[in-house]
Amino acid sequence: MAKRRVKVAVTGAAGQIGYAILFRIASGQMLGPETEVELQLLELEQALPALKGVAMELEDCAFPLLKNIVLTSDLNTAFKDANYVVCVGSVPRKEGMERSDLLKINGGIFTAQGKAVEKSAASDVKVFVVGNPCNTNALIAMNAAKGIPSDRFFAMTTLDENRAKAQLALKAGVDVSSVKNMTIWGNHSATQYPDFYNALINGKPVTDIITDTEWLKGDFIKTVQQRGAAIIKARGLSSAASAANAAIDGIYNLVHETPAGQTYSMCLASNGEYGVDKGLIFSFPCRTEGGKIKIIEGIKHNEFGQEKFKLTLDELRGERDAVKSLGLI
Ligand SMILES: NC(=O)C1=CN([C@@H]2O[C@H](COP(=O)(O)OP(=O)(O)OC[C@H]3O[C@@H](n4cnc5c(N)ncnc54)[C@H](O)[C@@H]3O)[C@@H](O)[C@H]2O)C=CC1
Ligand SMILES: O=C([O-])CC(=O)C(=O)O
Repeated sequence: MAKRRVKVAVTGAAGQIGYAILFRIASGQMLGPETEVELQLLELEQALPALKGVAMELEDCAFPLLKNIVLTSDLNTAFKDANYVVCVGSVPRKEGMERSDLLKINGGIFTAQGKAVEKSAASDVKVFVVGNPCNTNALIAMNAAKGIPSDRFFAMTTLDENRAKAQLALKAGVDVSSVKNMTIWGNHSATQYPDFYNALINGKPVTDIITDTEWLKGDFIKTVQQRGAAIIKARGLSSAASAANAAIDGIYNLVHETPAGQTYSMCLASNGEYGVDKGLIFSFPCRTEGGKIKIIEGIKHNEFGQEKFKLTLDELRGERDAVKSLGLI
């Protein structure tokens, strides 16, 4: 069977996450063994020599699926006919900062990138934002690219979902693959709501398996919400290999059919689901069915869940209002 060929643009490709993600995209772990890839890598001018070194290493891997590599500091060259644009390039936070502190620093990048996506990318482009604060950066890019349907913009809560699954599996003493439907609601931030009430372990409600509800409501949620900060404290740098792994998982989820009965977490533009303002980039439970990405509706929240949901929604509304007042949307 003839293989499909796609162009994948990655911004900030010489950074930490770039170094961990490119090899996995090129090996086929993101789009599958039937898809050949051309990488179109964007970096700041001063990082192009380092990027050249990364490209040499990619060549040295002799990946059968990797058909071309473009290195550039020009947005329109990077995004030309791109089917996937993975927006990593931006400044990471340092110890003591919240991700929203990066709004002013990184927000501007996403206006230019949104415009370039609209001008140069393929008509079926999907934009996946990793750079923080990723929900609101995706909102900025989406608003700068009004000619592109808003359902093509995504931001990543896959890392939070993976972290939450791992914590639940450790506590329950089960294999991580037995934890399913672990929805992260809202913002990729310290207000996110990792919804253990609606998650499953071996097909049963988490609360049937882990009966220490105080742990679930307290330490579990806090650990997931604060994991990024804990990694920065320990490593002196923000998470990179796990972030790249999550981006691979997240895009894999978008482009592959979701197994029956399962959902994945993804930030995407609301159409009013669950009372979230239309157009806000919010993390919902999703499925990919027949190639289409759907938000799964009808999940119920108890009083605890409703309170957590409101906190993260209010924070995202605040970020939206802040970028509005900065003239970014
Ligand atoms: N959504 C998530 O779960 C996660 C998001 N992140 C975020 O990902 C972003 C990247 O993290 P790292 O790779 O660790 O940072 P890094 O500093 O190692 O790499 C970023 C790269 O982006 C480049 N860059 C900066 N501005 C650019 C622009 N305008 N155009 C193109 N390239 C540009 C830099 O030259 C640098 O090479 C940060 O914002 C970080 O906070 C990190 C972990 C998880
Ligand atoms: O916390 C950070 O700044 C990096 C990040 O988004 C994460 O690790 O979840």
